[in-house]
Amino acid sequence: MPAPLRIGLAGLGTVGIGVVKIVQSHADLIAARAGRPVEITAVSARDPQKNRDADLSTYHWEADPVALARRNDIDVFVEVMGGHEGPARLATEAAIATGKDIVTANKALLAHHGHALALAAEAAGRVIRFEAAVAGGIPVIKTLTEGLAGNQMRRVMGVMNGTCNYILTRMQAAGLPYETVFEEARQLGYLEADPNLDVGGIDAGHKLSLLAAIAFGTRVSFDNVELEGIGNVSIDDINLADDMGYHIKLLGVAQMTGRGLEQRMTPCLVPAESPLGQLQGGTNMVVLEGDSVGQIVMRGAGAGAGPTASAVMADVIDIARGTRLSTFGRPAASLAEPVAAKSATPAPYYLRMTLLDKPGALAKIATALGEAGISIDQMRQLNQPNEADNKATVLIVTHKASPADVAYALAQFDTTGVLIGAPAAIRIEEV
Ligand SMILES: NC(=O)C1=CN([C@@H]2O[C@H](COP(=O)(O)OP(=O)(O)OC[C@H]3O[C@@H](n4cnc5c(N)ncnc54)[C@H](OP(=O)(O)O)[C@@H]3O)[C@@H](O)[C@H]2O)C=CC1
Ligand SMILES: N[C@@H](CCO)C(=O)O
Repeated sequence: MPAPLRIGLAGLGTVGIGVVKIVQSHADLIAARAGRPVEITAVSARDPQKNRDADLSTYHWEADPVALARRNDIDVFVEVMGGHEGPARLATEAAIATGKDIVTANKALLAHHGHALALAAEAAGRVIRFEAAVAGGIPVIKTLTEGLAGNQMRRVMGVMNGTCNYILTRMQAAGLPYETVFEEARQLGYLEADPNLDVGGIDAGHKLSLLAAIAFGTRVSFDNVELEGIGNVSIDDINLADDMGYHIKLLGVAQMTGRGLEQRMTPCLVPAESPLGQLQGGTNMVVLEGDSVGQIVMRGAGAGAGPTASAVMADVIDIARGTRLSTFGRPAASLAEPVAAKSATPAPYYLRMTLLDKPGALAKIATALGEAGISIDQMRQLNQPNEADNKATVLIVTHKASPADVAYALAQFDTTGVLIGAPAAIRIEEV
């Protein structure tokens, strides 16, 4: 039997213990598929006393993940600690410098330092694999890097944060406001230690920036992802959008345009009957569009011990088999510095506003839209039961408009004297 592939595992939390369980329970299956055994040699975590619901007694313990990374009895450094600075970054750099391949679930690390790490790894003849970092158990990195390698990618899209999708779909199903469901998600343990990583769109933005790098051959450019979280999505908008045949999703979209690379992670309306519109709960969905293949839709668990460890092990087994791929699907030195598109591609918009219910009010809004060069596709006035007689809720769906024109129109609404409160404007994505 060929020599085993030896893992140094940094992190024994949700994902790390998931990895331990697969290595221990599927040893024969993995050896048969990889052509050699895969073993864990040494592990690291903060607290050596913690009960971790797994037998770790045969593994060497390293208090310092950097020391683990430097050990000469490991071949692959598996980093499942998290964080884009500190131990995760230092240990990954140390592992590359001492000749280890890297498998990581850490999207934050790669979104911030992916290009430099890929250059260092490739200069050292090492590989970095990160299937688990994007959409958990969905094998989207492999699909994009290998399965679609012959395509010019047109667009990558997706719902890549399960917590946000849980919150939005639960609001809709139970008719509850954002704050109540956010608290529920906290109680259920769905939220990251810093919840803004989830509900602020940052975690999903990290993932989108990694997909964009592979799809468009550009350096990871997280700073250029337009980010807007779900904190301002109201139950009223969810219900009104539903009445019009749309669901609201925190949707990531990346595409190369004539104006540069467009990367957005923002709340969007999508058709309720589309695959993205149908996505319920904490599930993820990634949609890939290539010139030859057309559209591919992948759906599955985006988080959790089993699904995420499944993705980590796919990378480990590839390394055990001898598969050597560039981090982002082509040599890092050949990745282009992306030019960021200054504004998003025009799209129809959903506008919701409360107006004084008096003669000429709607005409003023229509005029403001016209002056912004925006054409109205549909318009509805609603008699909301909780509104006084002199107020009306108005919904408008526009024809395609640029974000700048929509912003100009909203500013003009403010000057009409008929607007009550702040209007909502949400992009409608063609999916
Ligand atoms: N959980 C999920 O479903 C998913 C997670 N990921 C990513 O996987 C990574 C791990 O996530 P998850 O398992 O949930 O995180 P956890 O918080 O559950 O576990 C983190 C682990 O890292 C250890 N750790 C943290 N800091 C240090 C340090 N300085 N030195 C040594 N060990 C340290 C912790 O030690 P101790 O236990 O002693 O505190 C813990 O074992 C993150 O990058 C995350 O974004 C990606 C996809 C899904
Ligand atoms: N917080 C993330 C975990 C996986 O990255 C989510 O909710 O999808």
